[in-house]
Amino acid sequence: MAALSDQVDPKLEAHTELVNWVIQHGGAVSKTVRISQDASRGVHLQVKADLPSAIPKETKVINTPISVSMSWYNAVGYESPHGSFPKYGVDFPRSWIDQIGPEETSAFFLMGQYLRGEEGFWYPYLRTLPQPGQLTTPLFFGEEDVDWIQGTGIPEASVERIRIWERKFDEAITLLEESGFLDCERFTWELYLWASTIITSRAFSAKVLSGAVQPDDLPEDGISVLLPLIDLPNHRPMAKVEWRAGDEDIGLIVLEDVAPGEEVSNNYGPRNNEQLFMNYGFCIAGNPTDYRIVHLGVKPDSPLGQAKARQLELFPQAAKNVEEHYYIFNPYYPFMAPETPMEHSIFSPALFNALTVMESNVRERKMLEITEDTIRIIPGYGNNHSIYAALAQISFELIAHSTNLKASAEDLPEPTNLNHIHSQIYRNGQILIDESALIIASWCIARGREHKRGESWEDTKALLHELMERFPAGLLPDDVLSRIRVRILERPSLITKNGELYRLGELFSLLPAEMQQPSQTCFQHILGEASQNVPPMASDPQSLFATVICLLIATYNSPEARSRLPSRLSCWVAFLLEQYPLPSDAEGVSEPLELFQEYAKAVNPASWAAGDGVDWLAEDSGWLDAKWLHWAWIVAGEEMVMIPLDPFDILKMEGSLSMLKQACLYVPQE
Ligand SMILES: C[S@@+](CC[C@H](N)C(=O)[O-])C[C@H]1O[C@@H](n2cnc3c(N)ncnc32)[C@H](O)[C@@H]1O
Repeated sequence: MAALSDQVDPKLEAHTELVNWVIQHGGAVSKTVRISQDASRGVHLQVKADLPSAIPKETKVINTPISVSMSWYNAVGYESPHGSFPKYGVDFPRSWIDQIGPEETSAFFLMGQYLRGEEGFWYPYLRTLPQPGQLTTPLFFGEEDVDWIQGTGIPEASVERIRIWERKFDEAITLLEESGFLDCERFTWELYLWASTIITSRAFSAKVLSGAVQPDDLPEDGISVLLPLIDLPNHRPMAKVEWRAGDEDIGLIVLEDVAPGEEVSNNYGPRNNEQLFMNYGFCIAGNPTDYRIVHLGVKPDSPLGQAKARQLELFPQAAKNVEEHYYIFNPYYPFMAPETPMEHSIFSPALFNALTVMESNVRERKMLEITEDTIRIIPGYGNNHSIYAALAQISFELIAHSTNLKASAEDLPEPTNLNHIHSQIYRNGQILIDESALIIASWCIARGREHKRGESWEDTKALLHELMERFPAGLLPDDVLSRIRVRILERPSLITKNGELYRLGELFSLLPAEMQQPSQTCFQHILGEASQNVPPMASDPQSLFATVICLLIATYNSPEARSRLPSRLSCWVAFLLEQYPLPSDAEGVSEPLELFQEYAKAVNPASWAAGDGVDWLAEDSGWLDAKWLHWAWIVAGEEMVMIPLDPFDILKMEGSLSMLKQACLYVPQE
């Protein structure tokens, strides 16, 4: 370590003085590194290019004395046996500090020090920071930049942040005026916005002061600390560094070798691009720790809203977990327990479970599990319905979100400044997350729709190949596509067997081979009659599924036919009969079904049965009986899943963007 100005790019005069100032106070900068600046990275730290070899891991590159840190401890003039934190001329009333709390105190203290100008103790540091008017987070985007973030959710997040900060500023400044503090008018909103942004984009947690502050005075969060020089390196996701807190100083130590000429990066934590953009004003292309935060908008009277209310009753302490962890991870997201199921490696467990509860049917909600940390449908026979419905629902959302993002960028010119570039990186990152997650959701649904292939490695690979072939070329980079393949193949799925989603005509394959043809003929007969005599019925999937379910139930109810049924079908029908009671009245039936019930009563369908070769329905089987039709209609409504039809086609943005749906009936595997 040395006190030489050759550690700084000669153009960075203020930074040279900053280094000297830090050194005067007992700090140090390793002679192996230098401060540099370029257009895209701003001021940053580099290993000197002329070094003969890499700097080894465990090198302490910067050492900042605690005496030059700035925090709430200075605002209150904190003293402990290990250190003292002077106020350096900015003296707010203690009662005001206690009223507004450490966050606001830090922002006002920074404003106060800034207002002291050259007189201030931290002047050598503050002059090297971006000055008011030079900040680049989206809160400061000018007219020429805002078009670049339209449609991304960033404008809404910015408005919300301004709203919160305005409220905090108003409260703090009003109380400061009331306290009789002089010079309040110099503490402007604009300066507060600057100070808060500086803190959000540079401060460290109070843990860095653990050597100088008594443990009881060190809160978990709420206190942020500015550390001159240590706050200079830029962020690189997954960079291996450590901030080592000593009694008198804080060291920045690299935990990996860094080659000559390479940037020495800090690691601001596993931040996604939204957090980086909002808090720091930049985004990282291909950020492995990127994820999308999903806002579900849970209505209080929805199944999930009610379950959450129940959770609070049962576990009042759960109220402190205000943050919802509803995330969609990019396929490179690194922080996964080895046993994490494939679906949860992309859709966070909280999001996945929330969606399954939202999309569950009455029957599945009997299997709701509410603990302090989780609300979910317990896995078990028949409960994959909510998984398929959740994946279908999230697919519609992903398609809409990514196509809207693309549409909002259609008229943008080439980027001409860094704000444009970071906005573009942000938007593209979100589209990548959406499209990758859509492949995962589509894969699970494709497995549900697959009735021929089994779950062997060869079958799985062939099915995956078919799915990936349908994904439009050029939308996602090849490395991302192969990463998705790996995610699918390397991790166990929550769905253990294929073939649980049936289109109407496919349901007959559940019958023994010799019953399939006659049953289908019989159904076609009904369909023909229905389209002629009750036209609305033919285009109403719920009523049509009800007719087939009714046929299967009547088959099961015939003692002669039942003995021939495969166990999967018998088991499912018995399950439905146990789960759904026969309705006691005709309330709530749809018009097409009601008309069909009337029609069926008049024509006596049992009399057709013999002609169609389904003798087992000819007797008194209840076949198309109004009550059974009603029952089957309720079952169809609960057990149907509307899946997206050709989800990948819409991504091509060719022709109509309407999202076509396909009705399927869920039939659990044993
Ligand atoms: C803690 S400071 C780092 C020093 C900063 N480069 C400077 O010029 O003062 C954080 C700021 O650095 C910039 N920054 C950090 N990491 C970056 C990166 N990977 N790419 C681009 N800018 C980055 C952003 O402007 C961010 O708000």
